[in-house]
Amino acid sequence: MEVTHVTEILLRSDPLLLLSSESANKRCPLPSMAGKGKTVTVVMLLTLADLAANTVFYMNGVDIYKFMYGVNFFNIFTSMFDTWVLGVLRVCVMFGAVLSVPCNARDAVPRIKLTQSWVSIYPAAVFAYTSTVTKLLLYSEKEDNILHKQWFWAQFGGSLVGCVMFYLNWSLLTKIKTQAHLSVNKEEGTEEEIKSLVGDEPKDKKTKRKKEKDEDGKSAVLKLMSYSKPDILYLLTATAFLFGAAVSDIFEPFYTGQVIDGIAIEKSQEKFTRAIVIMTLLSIASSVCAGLRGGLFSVCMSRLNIRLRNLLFKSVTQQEIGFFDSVKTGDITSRLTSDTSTMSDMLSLNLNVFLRSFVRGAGTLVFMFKLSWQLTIFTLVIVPVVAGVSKVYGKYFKKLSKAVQDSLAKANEVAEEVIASLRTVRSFAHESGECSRYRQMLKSTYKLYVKQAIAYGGYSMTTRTLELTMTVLTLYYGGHLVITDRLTGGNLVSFILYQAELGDAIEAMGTVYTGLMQAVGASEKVFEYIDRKPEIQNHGLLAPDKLEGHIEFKDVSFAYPARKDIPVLKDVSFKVSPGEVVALVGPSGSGKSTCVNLLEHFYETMSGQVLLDGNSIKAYDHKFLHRMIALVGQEPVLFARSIKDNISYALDNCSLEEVQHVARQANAHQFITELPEGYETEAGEKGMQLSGGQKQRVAIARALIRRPAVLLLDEATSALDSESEHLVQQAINNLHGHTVIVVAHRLSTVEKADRIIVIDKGRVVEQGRHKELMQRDGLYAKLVQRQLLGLDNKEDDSKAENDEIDKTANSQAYGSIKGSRARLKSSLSGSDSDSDSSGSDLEIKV
Ligand SMILES: Nc1ncnc2c1ncn2[C@@H]1O[C@H](COP(=O)(O)OP(=O)(O)OP(=O)(O)O)[C@@H](O)[C@H]1O
Repeated sequence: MEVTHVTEILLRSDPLLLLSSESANKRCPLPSMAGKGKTVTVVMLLTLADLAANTVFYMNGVDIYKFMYGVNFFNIFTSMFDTWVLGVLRVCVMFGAVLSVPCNARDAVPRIKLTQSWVSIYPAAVFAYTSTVTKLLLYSEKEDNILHKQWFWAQFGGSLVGCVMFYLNWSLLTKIKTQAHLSVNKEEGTEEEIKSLVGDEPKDKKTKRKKEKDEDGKSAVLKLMSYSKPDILYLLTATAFLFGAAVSDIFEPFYTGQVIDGIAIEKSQEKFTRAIVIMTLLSIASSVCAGLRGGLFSVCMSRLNIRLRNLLFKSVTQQEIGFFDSVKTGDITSRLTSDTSTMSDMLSLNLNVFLRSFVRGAGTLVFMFKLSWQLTIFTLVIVPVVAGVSKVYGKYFKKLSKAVQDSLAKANEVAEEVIASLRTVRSFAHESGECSRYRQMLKSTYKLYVKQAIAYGGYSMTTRTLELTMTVLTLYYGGHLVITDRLTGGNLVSFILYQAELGDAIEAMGTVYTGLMQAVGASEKVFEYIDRKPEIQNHGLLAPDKLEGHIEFKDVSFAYPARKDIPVLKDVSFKVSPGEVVALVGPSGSGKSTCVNLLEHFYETMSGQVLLDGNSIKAYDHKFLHRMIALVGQEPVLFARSIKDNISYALDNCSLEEVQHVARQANAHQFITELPEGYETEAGEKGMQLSGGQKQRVAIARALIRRPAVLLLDEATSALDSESEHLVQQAINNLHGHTVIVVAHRLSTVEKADRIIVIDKGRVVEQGRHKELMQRDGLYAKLVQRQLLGLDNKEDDSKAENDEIDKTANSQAYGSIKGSRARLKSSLSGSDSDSDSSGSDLEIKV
């Protein structure tokens, strides 16, 4: 099999794998072997160096007598033979691993990787470290002048380095995996082999993804921090107070020890009074600094929160309409409310905690070393254990946090949908059903919360147990040091207080990691939305002084982004002259509103162009375009503000006279003045406090006030009664100089249009005046007949195969229509009479 083919298969399965192979060498089969050989050689040499150093240090150079002495007269307090044996064991294990790679890379590397998990190699490395440190303490028991024992320190230091090297070398061996598999692929080369390898390695992929996620986590924290840049002054001041408080705190245990020594050992009034005065002053300083620190960090937190919300909201409002077709409102609001808060709270809190703990931890360590180096080293044995527990817990907690956020977002979506459509829910009496749906959602969130609580409980329990064990052991060893006159009683008390302090600091730093991971979990979607570039950019600059209102659809084909494979418009072409009133008619779902959406530049065509005065709609300035093209939609949305503000929405300095003028034109003035507060009446959320017809009239006034060159009315008068519609219709007809495109089902709206364009299944099938189209007896005539006969309530998408049956049925039924419909019939049969069509409010639908 050709290498290129192999590479192609790999690319399909995992592009990262390919990238690493490509960057390693441009598709050459050898380098993977070379890479493996290099790693093996490096690890081997380092291991040999560890063995050599350990042996040389143990023998104090090349003194074989020393070696034999250590073996023959072994004493755990004076001989370093056991440290040498531990070193040899370490080297043997590493040799075993490294030699297995060239022999059987395919099986060995995954096994090495398996043991790298926290349950095996990390504890082994920790054990090696602990035993080395313990040896130091044991050795110091019998050797008074330990500081001058160079060979001892060399072997001790070498062993510590050896422990770290052991862990790093093991990790290095696991890196061979990718290269080894690539080399196997290229050498053996069958597609099956490759497939089986790729299929066999979900863990490999998982690890890779995990690694990427960890890196993402780090960059997310850095990114989150970069959003705090404008608050740098606040942060620096807060940090200065933090240092003040932490440093004051550090001295407290020391002076406590001094007080005890003054009272119990030296019995000196002066000494303990002095210590108490200093302690009091330090406590005051610490309290003041801590208060200021807390206040300033809270300010930073709020500022970051507001900044994130603003950025997210701005980015969301700039997204293309297609984005909102696929992303649920609840999801966005959840990001905007809870996630941004989590991010800012967690970042400020954790930054605060981390800095405080770090300063206190570092200062505490200095004091601890000063009081007793033996006890300090004894204490540090526990650090890697706590670090391991924190890491495991942090990873798990991060996963849980993300799941909790997602689960909450889902529950919010349900709540939001139900609250927004409560009327519909009530009309179906499905309140209890929706409540149980919400309850179910919260149930799964609760389960995750419980998991989080258990994880937290387990973590607290483990660290607390470790801490208590440490205190008991320290007391035992410290007591031994006091008895052997190597420590005073007061210093032991101080040391124990410092030890508790250090434990707190380390624990706090451990929670910082998990807290930050929580912020990272919350930030993923927030950053995704903030960074998202809208697919439709409004970069147009065209804003001519005069717009004629000439519209042209030129071979327009379109599919919605949410359903890219279902074409909605197919080669649609038509022109609308300035001042013309054109009606778009057609069966439901034929694509009428889609034409309006394209004219509004809500979506972009897949092919063809939508032109306004000969220029592509994309070329126009966003604000100019939407001032010149006004849309009144099927379900106009009003904002929760006064009717006057709704009509003058997005316009500055609009006088009440202008508002009233357009309200009169839209036949809305009368009902508005009858409202208790007239034009100042609140419309309610989404205009809920107005009827459907009233909302439509306010929306029409809102469109008219802009004096648009093009007015788009998409079922804009569907909720009006016949009389109101007639009046609004007249107002629209009286608008001179505006191009009007009407999407309507009602005859009264359609028949007086200058031209009717009939759209069926995304294609223009007919156009002309009402009379011409009726005479042509095409789709339009059929639609009219069906409307007249009241068949429009039947299935919208009756198919062509039913046309014949329809024709017969229609003609029979048509004949039987008498009386009240007779007037309408004469109007429909083509007469151009100016008959009052307000009564013809039947819908044209197939
Ligand atoms: N946002 C959307 N995402 C995906 N598909 C959509 C979207 N909006 C509409 N459609 C689909 O596009 C087709 C045309 O819809 P359109 O709203 O243009 O029809 P219409 O002729 O205005 O119908 P009606 O008279 O019922 O309002 C329909 O099949 C509809 O399901």
